[in-house]
Amino acid sequence: MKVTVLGCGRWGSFLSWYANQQGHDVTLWGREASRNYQKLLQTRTNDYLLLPQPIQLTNSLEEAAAFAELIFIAISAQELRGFAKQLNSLNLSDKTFVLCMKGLEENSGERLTSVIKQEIQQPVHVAIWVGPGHVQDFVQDIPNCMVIDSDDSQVTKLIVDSLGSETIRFYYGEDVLGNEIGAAAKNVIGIAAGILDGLGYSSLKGALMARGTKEIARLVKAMGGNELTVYGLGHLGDYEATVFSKHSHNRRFGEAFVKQEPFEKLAEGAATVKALLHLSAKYDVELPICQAVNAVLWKAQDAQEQIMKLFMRPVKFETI
Ligand SMILES: NC(=O)C1=CN([C@@H]2O[C@H](COP(=O)(O)OP(=O)(O)OC[C@H]3O[C@@H](n4cnc5c(N)ncnc54)[C@H](OP(=O)(O)O)[C@@H]3O)[C@@H](O)[C@H]2O)C=CC1
Ligand SMILES: O=C(CO)COP(=O)(O)O
Repeated sequence: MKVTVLGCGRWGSFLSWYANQQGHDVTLWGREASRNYQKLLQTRTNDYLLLPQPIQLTNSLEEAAAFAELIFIAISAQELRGFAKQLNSLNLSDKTFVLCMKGLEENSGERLTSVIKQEIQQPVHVAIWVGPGHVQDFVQDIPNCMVIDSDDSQVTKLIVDSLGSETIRFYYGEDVLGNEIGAAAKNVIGIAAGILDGLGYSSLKGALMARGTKEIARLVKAMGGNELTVYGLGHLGDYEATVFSKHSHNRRFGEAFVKQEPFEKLAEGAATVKALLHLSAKYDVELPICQAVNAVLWKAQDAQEQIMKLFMRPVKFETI
């Protein structure tokens, strides 16, 4: 099968490496001025992997889109709308886009599948690829389990059947909304975990897992999804890779933030938390942990005080 990957950062470069390993013909696209792209072009390496020779590199979006019917996108979530507008000028009829990003649109709370469907006004298929996985583990053959989801089960099956391996066991997703919200929200919980680590409160991460899943499940249910999806691979299943992992950019960002240290990598949860608060208001669902993370990141509130505020809320029944 021919596969195109759009975005050549940490995850995009891995997706191309993995698709090549599964025997597919792969083209990896990056912006010409991108340092990631230039480094891959010159050295065929980055901080994570060695790009096998058969993977073609291009900075022509036209060439990349024309190359394959199956197109993965792994860019920053907040850039997707503008990028999709650019893509829409190309002939994309019948292509399948797999969104390999974990985020929600900051200013609207829109899911990324909605963003792409709004901007690409051509008959295309759209799926998502979520769940736990770090490049650093996969390239050492340390396996994990992930999820493909879409509104069309034939599309879901085609992607899973073309990509499953001993390295990644895929599950067929059955709730795009729940998986998308869950995957985006786990990055916010990851930032909360980093904040706890930075304050020396790592022992609270068990409580964070229990109450974090609970509040995201409430939101998913209110939005019309299946609350149990939150306890699957897309959200809870990704906590090891986010809430506890030394590799997680979101967790590391949260820790660096409270320690007032610089952190340069992409932490999607920082923008996603704003989107979640839009959804909290729209669907009238309380999201106390997300609210606390938002207060710390965007309202200059003291992290320790926010934790105390969470503790001092009225006592409630655990299942609510
Ligand atoms: N297990 C999983 O499913 C994982 C999922 N992810 C997700 O993948 C996504 C990307 O993360 P990651 O790879 O770590 O991030 P990186 O910062 O490493 O890469 C992001 C890429 O997006 C490109 N980009 C940014 N803006 C635009 C734009 N406007 N047009 C085109 N390209 C653009 C960047 O280009 P440039 O090179 O020019 O800077 C860069 O190559 C995130 O949503 C993240 O949550 C990440 C890791 C694991
Ligand atoms: O989604 C991921 C692991 O599954 C990557 O998480 P980070 O972006 O926090 O590194």
